[in-house]
Amino acid sequence: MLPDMSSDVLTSLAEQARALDTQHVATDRRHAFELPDGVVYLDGNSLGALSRAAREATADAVSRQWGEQLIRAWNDSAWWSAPERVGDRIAGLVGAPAGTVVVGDSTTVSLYKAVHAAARMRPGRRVVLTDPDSFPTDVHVTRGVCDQLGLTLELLSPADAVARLRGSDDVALASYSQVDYRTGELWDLAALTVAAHDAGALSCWDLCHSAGVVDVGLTDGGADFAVGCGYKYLSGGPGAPAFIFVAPQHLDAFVNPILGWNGHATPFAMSPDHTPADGITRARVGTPPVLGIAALEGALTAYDGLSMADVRRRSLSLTAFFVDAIAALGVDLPVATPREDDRRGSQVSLRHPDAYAVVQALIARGVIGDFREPNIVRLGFAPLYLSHEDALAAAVHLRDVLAGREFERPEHRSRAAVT
Ligand SMILES: Cc1ncc(COP(=O)(O)O)c(C=O)c1O
Ligand SMILES: Nc1c(O)cccc1C(=O)C[C@H](N)C(=O)O
Repeated sequence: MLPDMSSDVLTSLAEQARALDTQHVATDRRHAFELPDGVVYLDGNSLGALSRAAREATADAVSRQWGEQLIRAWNDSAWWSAPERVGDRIAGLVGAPAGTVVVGDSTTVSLYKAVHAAARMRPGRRVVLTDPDSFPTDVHVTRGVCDQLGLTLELLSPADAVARLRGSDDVALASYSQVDYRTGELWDLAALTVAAHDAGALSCWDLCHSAGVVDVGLTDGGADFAVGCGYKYLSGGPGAPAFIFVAPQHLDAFVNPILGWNGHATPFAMSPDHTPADGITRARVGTPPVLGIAALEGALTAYDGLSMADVRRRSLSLTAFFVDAIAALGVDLPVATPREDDRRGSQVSLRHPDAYAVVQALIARGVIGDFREPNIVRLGFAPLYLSHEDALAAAVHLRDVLAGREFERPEHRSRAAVT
């Protein structure tokens, strides 16, 4: 479904795309997903595509489990233990051991639990570091925790945080995103964690834009805490439950700031006293979102038989090829995403003064990306269901949108409520 390709440049790019798709055929899971014909979906970093397995798991959870098993499904379909079971599945994708990840709340709530618990593990230290350019919820949550605990929030980029940590003794926690949601820059989780540890501080990572596409390596990097969402690259569906990771050495000391009955050692004893459960279960709060977890569990089967190293290689190949293709096609927009493989997540962000309208014009052509303030055309490459041919098709459409100044059309300029 490539658009009109009549020049030598296009012929050569199309050959390269086919060769790269052949090279990466082992990680092609396109058949597992249901994407509409004629669409190149470059927004899996905001809402991942629907997979057949997620559809089937959801249908089964509704019709058979809920409809027929009724309340018995808590035991017979293992609804009660689903947060830990699906957590273990995600642990395998982010380089964490079984028993350290649980799913259930939103990313925002998960981050609150992680940041609050972490900050309290370093009594006497007054400072929490986070990135002013983080996704806003991260700044809001971190500020809120600091206000509640009487701590000081310092807003520093990851690079400045490393310098701030050097030789310091007042920082309790450095809380950062592994991949910048806007630019797609990949930060060095291990290096910032080492800097935090050298200063006696802890680290917490938001993996929203890295889980499922980057070889995250939580254990190898020494991360203390992490959170991430289920609805982006993991394709768990709109509002899918998020996950929280607590490193094994912190599990016993982890105090959940939201003490609920699901995090209790004996929830059905119905005791008014709170005894935290052992292990990661203490990070649970209330009744888990069973239908959302079912969809997420189904979606995660798309990773069966794949190594994250291979998925990462495919992702890097897709984004590198897209950047090369737009350059070869004469698109000269500034690329906000680093070109170095070890500094790039799974997206390509381009700057344009009319970025919103450019995105709308692309969507009208079937290339779905999104816009982020102030001037970012954000194109996410979910490696499991995108090919290099898709990347080339998107590049050609982008060239044509810009060459035909389609972004100047009035219909592409009026803002929707959700962007
Ligand atoms: C880095 C990051 N953190 C958190 C969130 C969102 O949190 P929640 O799932 O609670 O809406 C997003 C996107 O919505 C995000 O990009
Ligand atoms: N969570 C979202 C929503 O409920 C509506 C629209 C977009 C989102 C997003 O996930 C935004 C996303 N975190 C981002 O990186 O911009």
